[in-house]
Parts: sequence; C-alpha cells; structure tokens
Amino acid sequence: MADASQSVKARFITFEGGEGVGKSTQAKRLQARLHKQGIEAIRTREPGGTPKAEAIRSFILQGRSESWGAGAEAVLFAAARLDHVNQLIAPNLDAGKWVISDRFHDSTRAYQGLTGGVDAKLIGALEELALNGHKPDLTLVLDMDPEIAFARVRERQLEDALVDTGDRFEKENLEWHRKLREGFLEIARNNRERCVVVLADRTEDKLEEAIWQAVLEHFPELETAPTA
Ligand SMILES: Nc1ncnc2c1ncn2[C@@H]1O[C@H](COP(=O)(O)OP(=O)(O)O)[C@@H](O)[C@H]1O
Ligand SMILES: Cc1cn([C@H]2C[C@H](O)[C@@H](COP(=O)(O)OP(=O)(O)O)O2)c(=O)[nH]c1=O
Repeated sequence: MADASQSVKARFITFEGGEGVGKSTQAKRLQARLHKQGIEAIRTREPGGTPKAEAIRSFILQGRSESWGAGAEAVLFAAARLDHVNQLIAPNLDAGKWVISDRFHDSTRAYQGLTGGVDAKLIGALEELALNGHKPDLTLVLDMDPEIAFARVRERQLEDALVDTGDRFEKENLEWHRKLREGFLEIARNNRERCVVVLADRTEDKLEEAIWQAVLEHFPELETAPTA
C-alpha cells in the first residue's frame, strides 16, 4: 500500500443516525476505501472503543440499568467518551492515522439531549469535558425512515435466530425514533460546516459511493493522495 498518511493530515470522521441505518456497514466500507487510497485509518465505536468505555457500554445498554434516566446516562456516556478520546482517538490522530467512529458526541446530543430532555447547557458542558478538544472534522448523518431501518434490524435478528437481541434503546417505540431522526437532522442543520446528511435508504454500494463523494468534497486533498 502506498503511504499517503505522511502527506495528508489525519482526520476524525464520525457516523451518526438512528438504529439500523447502516452506520457500522458504511464505517467498514469507508475504512477500506481510505486504505485503498493509501490512508491508514482505524475504526472504533461508541459507546465503547476502550476497555473502560466497553465496560460502561455493557453497563448502560443491558436492561439492568433501565432506571438510570437520561441525565445519568449523559454523564456515563461522557465518562466513556473521555477515556475513548484520551486513550484511542487522540493518540491515533497524533500518530497520523485517520479515525472513524461509529457514533460519537452527536448521539448524546440526540438521544439524551433532544430526545431525552437533558438540558442543552449540561450536554454542552459534558461535551467540552469529554471531547477534550477533539471535535470530529466530518460527521456523516445517515438518514432514513426508522420503520424501514427497523425492518432491517428485525431481519438480522431473525436470521441470527435470536429471540430478544434488541438492546434497551432499540425497544423504544417508533414515534420516539421519529423524534430522534428529527433531532439528528436538527444537529446537522446547526452544524453545516461539519455535518453532511446522507440518504441511507439505498443499496450499500450506492450509499458507499455517496459517502465517499461527501468525504472527497470535505477533504479534497484525498483526490491527489497516491492510490494503493
Ligand atoms: N444499504 C443497506 N440496505 C439494506 N440493508 C442494509 C444496508 N446497510 C446495512 N444493511 C443491513 O441492515 C442491518 C443494520 O446495518 P448496520 O450497518 O448494523 O446499521 P447500524 O450500525 O446503523 O445499526 C444489517 O443487517 C445490515 O446488513
Ligand atoms: C454513543 C451513544 C449511544 N447511545 C445509544 C444509541 C444506541 O441506541 C445505543 C448503542 O447501540 P449500538 O448497538 O451501538 O447502536 P446501533 O443500534 O446504531 O448499531 O446507545 C446513546 O444513547 N448516547 C450516546 O452518547
């Protein structure tokens, strides 16, 4: 692989959106595209990404913590994020590697803030602590009707012959997910310099292409990076 990492500044890209819209699938595909371009990129996810953050992930997402409430969850997600930023994201960016995260701080804004009702000032303060200066350079907001995304997730569960795999968040009702979708769109409207909304209700190949075009538009320097 040609090494373009030396000539192109390492960037931090996040994927956001509701459940089942294709974030994980496309995060993998984007990593592969970047590799083809000679760019070293690591892929991570939230909540999680480091041992401490993964521990918080299982703690929050299992049914046991049902009664925590959105405020406490915002604090827990922020604690996980701070470790993720300090232990994984920042060191990789410093080492010249691109970082792709499947969800990041906009998920807290959307789930705990706009949908969960936690005050925006509190969300902002937690964000300042957790990001430690590492705001994403580009956020791809995958957008589609949650009903269709749900059908995808259910299909996957049936294929895996799993009876009850939905985590606590996937069990929220459709109306709630529609509100969540509006929340992500609002975040994108208010952060136009960073966020690109991508229509997710299309084939994986077409979505990958649309995402790649958005990435090239945002980072034109990639066009001239040597190809592998
Ligand atoms: N463009 C697409 N069209 C149809 N199904 C898809 C598409 N992208 C992903 N899927 C399927 O939908 C399900 C959810 O995709 P995933 O990437 O895990 O979404 P997310 O990370 O947003 O929850 C998976 O079973 C995946 O194979
Ligand atoms: C990162 C983050 C996630 N979440 C929620 C969103 C998801 O419902 C859940 C993570 O589950 P996950 O399985 O990673 O997401 P997806 O279903 O999109 O593949 O945690 C928050 O509520 N706040 C946050 O800050």
